[in-house]
Amino acid sequence: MTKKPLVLHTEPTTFGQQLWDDLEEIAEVVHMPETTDREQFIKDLKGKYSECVAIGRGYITNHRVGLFDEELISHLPPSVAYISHQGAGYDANDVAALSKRGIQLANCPGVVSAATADTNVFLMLGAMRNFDSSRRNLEAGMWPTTGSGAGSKIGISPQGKVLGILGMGAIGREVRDRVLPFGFGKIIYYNRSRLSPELEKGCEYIDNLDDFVAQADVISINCPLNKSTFHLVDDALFSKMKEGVVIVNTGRGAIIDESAMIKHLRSGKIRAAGLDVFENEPYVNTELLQFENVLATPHVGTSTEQTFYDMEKLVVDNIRAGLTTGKVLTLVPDQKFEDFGL
Ligand SMILES: O=CC(=O)O
Repeated sequence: MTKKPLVLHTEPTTFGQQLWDDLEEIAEVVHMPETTDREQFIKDLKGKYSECVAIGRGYITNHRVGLFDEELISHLPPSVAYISHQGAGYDANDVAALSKRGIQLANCPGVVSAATADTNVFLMLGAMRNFDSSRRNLEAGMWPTTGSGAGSKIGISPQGKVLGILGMGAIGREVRDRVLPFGFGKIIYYNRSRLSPELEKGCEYIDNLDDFVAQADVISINCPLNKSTFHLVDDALFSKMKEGVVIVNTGRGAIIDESAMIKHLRSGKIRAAGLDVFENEPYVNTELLQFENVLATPHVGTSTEQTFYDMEKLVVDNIRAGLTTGKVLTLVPDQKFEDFGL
């Protein structure tokens, strides 16, 4: 009997245990112990994982063994052909280093969009209305002495305001669809390229980032993190924004230069922020969390049972497709099947 290919799952299994069990029909699946750290992982890649063909990994893997950067990729055994990443954002993997090794990288586009957009809208309204500050003041027992809203600053309504969506991919468009009934005066977007009129749905494309930020009352960050978006929102760009701008980020923390954001929160230029992602997760600058006008959540954009299951399913489907056809289903956009002679 020929040996089944070894598949390594480095992420905790959440709702998809059956999917991994079913994969055992065609593969030997090994779930990495949660106590494995980077040093142990590198040892195991040379030992018990040395014939591994595919790896299912994700965000929690970063906390366990760190990024799949050039150094870690150099330790992957030659047998590795597929990495299936659990998440739409795949910035934790060095795509160039994987491509050089001929390793296909798949991500989870689409299945995360609804849950992330829901989170984004929650943060947008919460920041515009200072809901976290009201909650903090309520818990501090301030209501009886401070009156309306337990003393928190009165918020702003969407009506008549300009919403700017930075990155009008699948998540940005789902955010747009959810807020259309809220009555923003105008929705503008900045993107790598202009969308077709059907996808644009009446939103206005601004092709210059400085002009885009100068017009927006609320800026929603929905682009991926990569070399060209790292610190895209920096001190200089904050300076070009409107006084009292509201910032929402469910993309990646490092798209914003966090120390610049703190400076502009301190000065009051930023009226409020709704943040699900941070530059050095899982560590968050404590000053950022102390601002009562910052509504923060710990990267829970995709955290629903359904979305976690759907992501795990796509991770397994990508591995299954790789093992049976030689081609993952959702290869990341910066790798092309042609690059692999497929
Ligand atoms: O952060 C979540 C994702 O990348 O899907």
